[in-house]
Amino acid sequence: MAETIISLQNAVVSYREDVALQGVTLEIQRGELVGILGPNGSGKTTILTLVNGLGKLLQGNVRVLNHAAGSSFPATLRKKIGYVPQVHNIDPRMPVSVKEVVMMGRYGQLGMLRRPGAPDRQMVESMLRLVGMTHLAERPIGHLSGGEQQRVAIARALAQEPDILLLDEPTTGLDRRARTEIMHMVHEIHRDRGLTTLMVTHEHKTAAALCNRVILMKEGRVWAHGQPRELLRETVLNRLYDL
Ligand SMILES: Nc1ncnc2c1ncn2[C@@H]1O[C@H](COP(=O)(O)OP(=O)(O)OP(=O)(O)O)[C@@H](O)[C@H]1O
Repeated sequence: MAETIISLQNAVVSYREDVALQGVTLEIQRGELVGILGPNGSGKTTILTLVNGLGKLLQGNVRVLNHAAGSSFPATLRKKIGYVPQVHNIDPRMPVSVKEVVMMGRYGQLGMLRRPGAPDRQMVESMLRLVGMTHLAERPIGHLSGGEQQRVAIARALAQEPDILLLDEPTTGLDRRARTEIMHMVHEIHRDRGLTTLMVTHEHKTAAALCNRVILMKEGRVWAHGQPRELLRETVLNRLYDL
């Protein structure tokens, strides 16, 4: 039976003068891969922030994994949510290796002051293998290409052993090949683990092929939601983007 693990009811979020979400209601079932698409500034990232327990609600409510999100969002809950933010260029001088970045994903499980043990190291190795980054494990994170950095970010999120994976435009700035590889990886992770995945993306063709469901955002509202094949069509997208 379907189990709702994310629910937003009439969520309103505003940042100083901008209203980012103007009353968003949506539900995500366990095991779904849902794409969030829409024009720049339509509130897509803000939805991920709310699900990650970090956004400030002006109105409405948010429940994630059976907890009300907000100021009382427990840290234990955030550990169950793997968040892959939009890639930003990492300073090449950053003195942290790929392996150490992925180990950061274990810190939530380790708790304060506990040192990583053999199971944590094994988890890191297995996630590096999963994303095809074993050969670069010792390299400083800032010396990787954008596509490689994105793989590492996904490995770090998975090393958390999350119940929910949030991806914010995982292919932005990547070349065609890296984009295809990352999307293929997202698809495989979802298929093999049945991990509930919420992905903000501008890639409507890939989203049409991969997602179980899509949510189209416009001006802080859910403009449409439903089957990718019905919604991610040229005529609908032209209206969504006012073309
Ligand atoms: N930290 C912030 N402070 C002030 N305004 C913000 C902040 N974050 C987002 N906004 C505003 O809220 C609105 C929604 O932003 P959001 O980042 O959720 O949109 P988006 O759909 O993810 O956009 P994009 O496709 O450009 O990433 C925008 O008008 C944006 O300018």
